[in-house]
Amino acid sequence: MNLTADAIWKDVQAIRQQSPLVHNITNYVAMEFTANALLALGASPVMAHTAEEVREIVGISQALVINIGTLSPAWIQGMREAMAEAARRNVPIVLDPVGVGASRLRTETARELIAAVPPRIIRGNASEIIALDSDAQKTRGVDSSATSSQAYETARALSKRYGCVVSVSGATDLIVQGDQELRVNNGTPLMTRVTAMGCAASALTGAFAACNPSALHAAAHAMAVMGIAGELGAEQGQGPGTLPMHFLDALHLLSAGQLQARLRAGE
Ligand SMILES: Nc1ncnc2c1ncn2[C@@H]1O[C@H](COP(=O)(O)OP(=O)(O)OP(=O)(O)O)[C@@H](O)[C@H]1O
Ligand SMILES: Cc1ncsc1CCO
Ligand SMILES: [Mg+2]
Repeated sequence: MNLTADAIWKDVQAIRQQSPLVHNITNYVAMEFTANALLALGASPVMAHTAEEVREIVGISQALVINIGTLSPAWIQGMREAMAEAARRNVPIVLDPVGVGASRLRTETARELIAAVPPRIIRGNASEIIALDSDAQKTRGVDSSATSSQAYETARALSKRYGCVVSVSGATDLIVQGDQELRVNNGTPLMTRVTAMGCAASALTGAFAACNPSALHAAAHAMAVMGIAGELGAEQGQGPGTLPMHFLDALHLLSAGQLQARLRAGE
C-alpha cells in the first residue's frame, strides 16, 4: 500500500491528457487561486453554486469538490443538490470542512452533508477533522491548532463510519482508509502563511480522484504534488507574496524527475 513517484507521475500525466472537469462549490477567498491551481495542474475548473444549475454542472463534470469556507443557506442547498446528483452519477465527491468547530453552522452543515451523501474523500486540516467528530474541539477560525497525528483516531473512525478516505493536512499529511494509511512529509511551513493552500489541496484531490479510481491513492498523490510544488515554489520566492505565483509555475512545470527526487512518503 505504498506511495511511489511513478504512480504519482502516471496520475499527473492522466490529468494533463484528460483534463478532467472539476466542479467546485468553494469559498469566496479561495475561488480564483483554486481555479488557477487546477489549470496549472492540467485539469479544468468550473465554479457553480446555485441550486438551479448545480445538477447540470455535475452532469458534465468528472469530480465535485464541496468546500464550506463561506456558507449561506442558499449555498448549502446548492451543496445538497450537487452531492445528491454526484452520488446518482457516481461522480467522486471531495468535501473540505473548512472551519468546522468554529461555528455551529459550519459544524452542523458539514455533519449533515457527510451523513446524507458520504463523500469519497474528506480533506481537512487536523483541527477540522477532529471537530467533525467531537464537540469538544473548538477550531480557531480556519487554521489548524493540532497535528495530523492528533487527528489519527478520528480519521480512522470517520473513514470506517462513512466508508470514505480521510485526508488530513499538516507537516505530515495523513491519508486513511479503514485500516490502510499513507503519509506524505513534503511541503513547507510557508504554505500555512498563504490562504487557500488547503482549499487548493482539496481541489487537486478532486482532479486526482477523477483520474484514479483508488480514492486512497488519489488523495495521497494530490497531497504529494501539493507538497512538492510548495517546496519548489518556496525555493523560487522570498515569502508569502510570491509563493502562490511560484507554486502555480511549479505545478505547471512538474516533472517525473522532481517527483523522484523529492517524494518523502511513509506508511
Ligand atoms: N508545517 C508544515 N510543513 C510542511 N507543509 C505543511 C505544513 N503545514 C501545512 N502544510 C502543507 O500545506 C498545505 C495546506 O495544508 P493546511 O493544513 O495548511 O490546510 P488548511 O488549513 O486547510 O488551509 P486553508 O484552510 O488555509 O486553505 C498542504 O499541502 C500541507 O501538506
Ligand atoms: C480565510 C478563510 N475564511 C473562510 S474560507 C477561508 C479560506 C481558507 O480556508
Ligand atoms: Mg482548509
